[in-house]
Amino acid sequence: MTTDIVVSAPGKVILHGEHSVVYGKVAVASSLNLRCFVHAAISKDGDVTLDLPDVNICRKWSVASLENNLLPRLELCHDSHGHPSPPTEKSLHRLKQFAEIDTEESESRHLAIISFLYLYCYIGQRSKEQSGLPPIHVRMISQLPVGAGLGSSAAFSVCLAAVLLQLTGQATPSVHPEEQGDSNSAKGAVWKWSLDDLLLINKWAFLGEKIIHGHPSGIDNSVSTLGGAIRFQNKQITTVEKMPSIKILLTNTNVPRSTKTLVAYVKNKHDKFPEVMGPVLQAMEGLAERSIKVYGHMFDRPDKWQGYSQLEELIDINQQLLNTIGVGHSSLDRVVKLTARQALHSKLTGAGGGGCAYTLLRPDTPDEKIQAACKDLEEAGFDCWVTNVGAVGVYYHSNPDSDASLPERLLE
Ligand SMILES: Nc1ncnc2c1ncn2[C@@H]1O[C@H](COP(=O)(O)OP(=O)(O)O)[C@@H](O)[C@H]1O
Ligand SMILES: C[C@@](O)(CCOP(=O)(O)O)CC(=O)O
Ligand SMILES: [Mg+2]
Repeated sequence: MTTDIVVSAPGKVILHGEHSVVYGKVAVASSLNLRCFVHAAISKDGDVTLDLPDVNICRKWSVASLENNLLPRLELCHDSHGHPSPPTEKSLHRLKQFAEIDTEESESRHLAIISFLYLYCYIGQRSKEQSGLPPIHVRMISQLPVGAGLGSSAAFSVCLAAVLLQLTGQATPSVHPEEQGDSNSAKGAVWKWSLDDLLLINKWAFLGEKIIHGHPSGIDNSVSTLGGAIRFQNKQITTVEKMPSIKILLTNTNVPRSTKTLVAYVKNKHDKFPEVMGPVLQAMEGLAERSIKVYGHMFDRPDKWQGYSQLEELIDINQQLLNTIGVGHSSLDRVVKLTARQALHSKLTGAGGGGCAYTLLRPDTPDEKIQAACKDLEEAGFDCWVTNVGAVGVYYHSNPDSDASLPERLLE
């Protein structure tokens, strides 16, 4: 059994199709170069520790209590396709009881504990049959703002699934010598999981997302697992091969919101007015499909920039449609207005209701314009930064002691 594991997984921007993707419509998303990192080590004290400094949570349980008081009381069943199922009402109640979380209280950060316990027991079952549940210390540190629309929950779930599967010998990365020189690895060798292993990680990560979100589409965990840009519909993942390098300005309004609440809000409206909501969600699919075509043209002809004006229009329409379905926020309207002063176009990304927006930057957008927009946004109390879309998916860090890409406090 591997005893010391570090993995990381990226956040994402949904370029077009948030919310409509939950209803089986096409969406397009790209990974982001902000990552969630997890260090898992076999613990010497025989306990299981979950250390989540980003959300101020640190919990410890003995393996014996997990084996005797939790695992046998969970209904761990597979669905008709053989996929692991989310906790039943009974299991959820028992998980909350075991974790001493007020069953009435549904504070989003506590769902991280439930998600961990469920995945740990479910994935760890197999090793229990051989040598018992593994005593592990898990510490997670994210560069992603939590609950801001950049997929922190998915990166969290992907990392968790990857370390638990690796620790129990169910997914094993191997070295790819031909790709020496990657900056994430101190000695230059790249460690990767096979596509089958990645799909297994993605399947379990989706379960983690279900616990945190309620009804996720699966786009966030898929793009975090695989990296790059993807077209996503009904769990069908297609890599967007012709993706130009796109520069964006990301703005965090710092208005807290919960994806679970917003997804439930849209569902309520959809249940009430299906004939109104349906066409709006369909229009969002049209936006996503059209944007993929435009990316393709831009990729084929990087010297031609007409694609940008089309993307800007699509961003404007998408933002208005997201307001129509009720997931806008005055802070997001503010981002749109402030960036429009510099003739820049912005839309919310992720679940909305606050959180983050992205602004498209053309290759020839002058730095002064970007700086002026950032100044206005910061004066409004927002955080903003320029980045490029696209980053490597879930990643095994084979030399953590000399890996400069790891956050300082991870190996404490
Ligand atoms: N670094 C982290 N540490 C602990 N929990 C995390 C972390 N990142 C995400 N989470 C979990 O994900 C939740 C936020 O997910 P969500 O509302 O979907 O927002 P988003 O995915 O857009 O950041 C948190 O409340 C917590 O349960
Ligand atoms: C609103 C939604 O489309 C995206 C949610 O993203 P985030 O959790 O806000 O980063 C939900 C989903 O696709 O699962
Ligand atoms: Mg999320």
